[in-house]
Amino acid sequence: MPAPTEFLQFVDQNADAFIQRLSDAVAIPSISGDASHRKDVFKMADWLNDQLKAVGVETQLVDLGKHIMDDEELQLPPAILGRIGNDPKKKTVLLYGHFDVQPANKSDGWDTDPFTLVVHPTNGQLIGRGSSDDKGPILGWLNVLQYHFQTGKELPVNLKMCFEGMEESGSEGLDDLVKREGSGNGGWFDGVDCVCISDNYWLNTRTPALTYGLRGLTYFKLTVSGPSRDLHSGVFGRTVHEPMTDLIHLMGQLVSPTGKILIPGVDEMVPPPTEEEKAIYSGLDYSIQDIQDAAGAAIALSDDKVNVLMGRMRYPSLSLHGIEGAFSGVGAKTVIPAKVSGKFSIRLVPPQTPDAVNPLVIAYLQSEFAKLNSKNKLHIEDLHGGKPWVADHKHWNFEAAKRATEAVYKQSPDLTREGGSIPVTLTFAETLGVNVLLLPMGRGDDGAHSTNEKLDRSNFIEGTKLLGTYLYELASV
Ligand SMILES: C[C@H](N)C(=O)N[C@@H](Cc1c[nH]cn1)C(=O)O
Ligand SMILES: [Zn+2]
Ligand SMILES: [Zn+2]
Repeated sequence: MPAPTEFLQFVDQNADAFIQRLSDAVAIPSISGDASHRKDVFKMADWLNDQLKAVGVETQLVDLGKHIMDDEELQLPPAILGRIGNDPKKKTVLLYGHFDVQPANKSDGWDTDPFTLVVHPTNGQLIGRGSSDDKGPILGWLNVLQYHFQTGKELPVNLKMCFEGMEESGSEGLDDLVKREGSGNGGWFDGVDCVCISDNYWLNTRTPALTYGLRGLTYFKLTVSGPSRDLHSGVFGRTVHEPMTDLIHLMGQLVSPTGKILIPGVDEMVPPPTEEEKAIYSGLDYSIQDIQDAAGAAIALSDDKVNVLMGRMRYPSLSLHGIEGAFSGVGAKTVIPAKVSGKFSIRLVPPQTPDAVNPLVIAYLQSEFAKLNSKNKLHIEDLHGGKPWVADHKHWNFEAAKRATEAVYKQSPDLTREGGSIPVTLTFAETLGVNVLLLPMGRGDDGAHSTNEKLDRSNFIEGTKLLGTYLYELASV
């Protein structure tokens, strides 16, 4: 069933108001990984809850309890559960998105304030933290609902919605909620026929995509401590075991400069690709230029497109993220930091899971640390994790999204696996026993998690049409 022309016109006519609403959302710095911004994640939950109620969604805020972050006990932001429509003759679709964002500071290298949405005067890009990941896509759903609410037009499907505020910090508390309310015992998630998540990106800047896989994740914090306080390097250099020297050595043993994971057994868990699988990557609309443009430099690990795509989609990767406690200010402070914490994560692919990989990581770090004969102390923490996910892309859920993409973009979508992680995806698939589709709104060069994150105006507006059209296509499969 095609989406009504009136809906498509409504989206074009209301584009400026939709952008203003995105600007209001971006202005709330809902950074889940920073305790000092926890109140903003709650503010964002209230803002979104009000917006949903204003377009006719029946909502409830679910308390997910407390958690410990950086040795502090914090209240988790609520999950927002929403529903609209309960017609037994219609399919019921569950929409998921997250209203928290990654940290962002102007001093990281942003050209403008990250929490003030800037509309680029010539190319129309909507620049601000969360514009693409994941406030733009959530607002895309709101735009669709606004049309139906304002015109009194019935939705073609029943909708359930689950929006969370902890995705960027491991989705704490959400798995328990989904398992409690979705195990077929009359819980809130029962009756869902399929799931749609708009929280990833096209592979390039030109071809829309449907995504059927995500990598999992396991995130570690390694702390090396020794002296009771920071020391003068002139007084103590070459006389004590230095925590930073130990830590840098350990971090240097994790991954080679060409991406090989050096922890024995981790890369080896993954079977080699078949020729048939390689042919899928070869057929995707992608070039080395695309990755170079998205990265902003000619730094691809390989000149072969298939290798680059497999590096992102079907092999694990280990990235070093940062060191807490190290001197990082201006000037030339000659200090030996007393306690430093290195952070790294491994993106996982089937059959890897955090449960299978974590013991290998911990044993390796302990044995490498033992080789140093250091008198410092090593403390290893596994901060959060999630399993990889792969779906059946021949399912009617994907068929509907393909037809919607062709209707809106006049192009067939790429079928992709995403290199990032959305931990709850597998929980939805396994607990609810239904197909999950990832339907991205933004482009491969949006700079999610990076400086100057943006969503192209056309992706926001055409992406809103895509989300609405998908619901109409679902009604006819
Ligand atoms: C793909 C999704 N938009 C995303 O960015 N997910 C995050 C999830 C995460 C886990 N720890 C911190 N963030 C990601 O893939 O990094
Ligand atoms: Zn993200
Ligand atoms: Zn996201």
